[in-house]
Amino acid sequence: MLSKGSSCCYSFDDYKLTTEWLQNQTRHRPKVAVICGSGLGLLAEAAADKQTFRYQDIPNFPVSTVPGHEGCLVFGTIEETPCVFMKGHFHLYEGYSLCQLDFFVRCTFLNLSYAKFQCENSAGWVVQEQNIMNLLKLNVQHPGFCPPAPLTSQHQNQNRSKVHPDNFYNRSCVSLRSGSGSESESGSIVHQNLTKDPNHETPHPCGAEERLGSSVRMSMVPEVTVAKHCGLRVLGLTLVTNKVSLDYSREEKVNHDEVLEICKMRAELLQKLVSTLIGRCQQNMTDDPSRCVFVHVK
Ligand SMILES: O=P(O)(O)O[C@@H]1C[C@H](O)[C@@H](CO)O1
Ligand SMILES: Nc1nc2[nH]cnc2c(=O)[nH]1
Repeated sequence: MLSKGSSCCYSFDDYKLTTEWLQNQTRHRPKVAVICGSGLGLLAEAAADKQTFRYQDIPNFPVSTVPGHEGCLVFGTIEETPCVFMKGHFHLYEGYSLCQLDFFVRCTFLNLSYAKFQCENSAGWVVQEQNIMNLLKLNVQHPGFCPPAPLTSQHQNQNRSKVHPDNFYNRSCVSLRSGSGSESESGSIVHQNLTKDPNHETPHPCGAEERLGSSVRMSMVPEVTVAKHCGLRVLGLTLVTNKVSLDYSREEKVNHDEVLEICKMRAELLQKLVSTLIGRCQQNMTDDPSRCVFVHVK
């Protein structure tokens, strides 16, 4: 395991080593990778023929330190599509570097998957009429006011991909109106507030967010950026877990337990949705086997 807080970058051989280690341990060859944010590890439970690896047992892998992030990779199949789920991911505020946040995304590029389906829960929403518990499909990514730079690592050019990615989310890949349940589709701009401290927003910057019509979170931008750079198709889903206050006198504060509570209430429904989307992903892969469908939930 790497020490936290290092300004590491892994070498290309580090990615290869981890990828090959996993390939030697499992017969699954995933086509879709799902990153499950806080409280959404349950999504992996829908998979058949599961094989699980704890992060601490995988060479080079960071370990999860935040409640609601179990910290294991689950390989399996959904609707006959081979998948891998990250039950838990990493945040800058845990003391990890960007390379550590993005480590597994680069590994998926190196063989484990042709697509990425990342599942992110929890975002605060500053547009007050937006309902908590709504699921948003992300269309646009704004890096935030303190943008991290996940593509600066030295080996990025080994990615046979566009060096300057632009649109991050695959728009054509999926409609949430899928017959899978009650989810609402949103074309909203989503803004990521990627802080190194686990702070929630103060009302002041949220005024700007409101004008952008954005949701805020502490993760996801680095992984999406790198996935896109690697040529993966990305679907981003986010669950609105709380409102963000524009009022300094407001007493209620956002807390992680409540965020997890909302995730728990929606996890089953999200699990069905993700399974449906992965099933459709398989169909698209048949149509375009070179680089399958999208995707990214987070
Ligand atoms: O991993 P995600 O972005 O889902 O986790 C969010 C961000 C913070 O860790 C926490 C806030 O409650 O949940
Ligand atoms: N930055 C940020 N991240 C979140 N994750 C879940 N809720 C929030 C929030 O209100 N703000």
